[in-house]
Amino acid sequence: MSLEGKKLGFIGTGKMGSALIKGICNAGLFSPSNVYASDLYEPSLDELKQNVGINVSTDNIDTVNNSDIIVLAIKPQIIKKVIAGIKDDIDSDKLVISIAAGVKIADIESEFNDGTRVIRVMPNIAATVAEAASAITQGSNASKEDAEDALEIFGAVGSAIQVTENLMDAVTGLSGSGPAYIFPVIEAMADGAVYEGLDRKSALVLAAQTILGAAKMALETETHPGELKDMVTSPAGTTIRGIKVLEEYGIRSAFMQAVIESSKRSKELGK
Ligand SMILES: NC(=O)C1=CN([C@@H]2O[C@H](COP(=O)(O)OP(=O)(O)OC[C@H]3O[C@@H](n4cnc5c(N)ncnc54)[C@H](OP(=O)(O)O)[C@@H]3O)[C@@H](O)[C@H]2O)C=CC1
Ligand SMILES: O=C(O)[C@@H]1CCC=N1
Repeated sequence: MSLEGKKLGFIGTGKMGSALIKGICNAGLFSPSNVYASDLYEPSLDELKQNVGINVSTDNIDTVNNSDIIVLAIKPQIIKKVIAGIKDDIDSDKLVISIAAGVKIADIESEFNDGTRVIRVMPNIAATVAEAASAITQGSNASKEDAEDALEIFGAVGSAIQVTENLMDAVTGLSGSGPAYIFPVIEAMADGAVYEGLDRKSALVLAAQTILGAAKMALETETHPGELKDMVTSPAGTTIRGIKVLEEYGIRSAFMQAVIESSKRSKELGK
């Protein structure tokens, strides 16, 4: 196994960095003693040290020096500044993984010293519960083994595929941002049931489980979603009445447009 004996570092322990650290440690891929993280925000470091048992520091150089693979989990807007502070401590023995939305590999590589191995990944927040959907893409100095390492890391917290970099903005609009499109759907479906008299707790459990079950069927049966929808929809039954309302409100167009707009924003962040 190519990850054997390697140490993993995170620069940035905000929402996504913390989700990945928790997911990866829970999956047992790295023992917490082999995971290092740094951030300017000490409470998130303290929480990870206490609850997960990883090594933490407020100095990014500590993370770099202690790690073989360094995940940049900071905002796209500050990535250049963060790289400037660590680049001279990164040699060709280390692999850098950027999860920053929109930021192109060529632009990341050009901020580091020549020859730096870079992989770009777009994960999602469901890494916390080992159900992330991630895509990775390989930089010009990264090897096939580096890509395999990245697929193994992100595959440990969900599904991970490799794509060409021109598709990363589409992935960002779809699966990177996607959980945030679905959480309001869960809440709104539960609201409908609360309106009809169900208690909030039961409504949320049934709404979330309904989405989980539908997603699992789509993945496991590999049947077209239209066909799965037809399996639920009895002639003159209840479901078709609900579907008519969703179509009247433009559900398909709304979701398509959300993915397209988010992808556009990812492209903007890369300019
Ligand atoms: N959230 C998500 O679902 C996803 C996010 N991403 C990507 O992940 C990256 C992180 O996003 P997210 O976790 O949401 O953002 P957060 O703002 O939650 O986390 C970023 C963290 O980096 C810290 N930070 C700021 N400056 C530095 C520095 N110089 N050195 C070390 N740490 C620093 C921030 O501290 P402070 O708050 O004090 O500034 C913060 O704790 C982004 O590039 C985003 O595009 C990708 C996929 C999904
Ligand atoms: O909203 C964002 O910019 C980040 C990237 C994908 C998900 N969250």
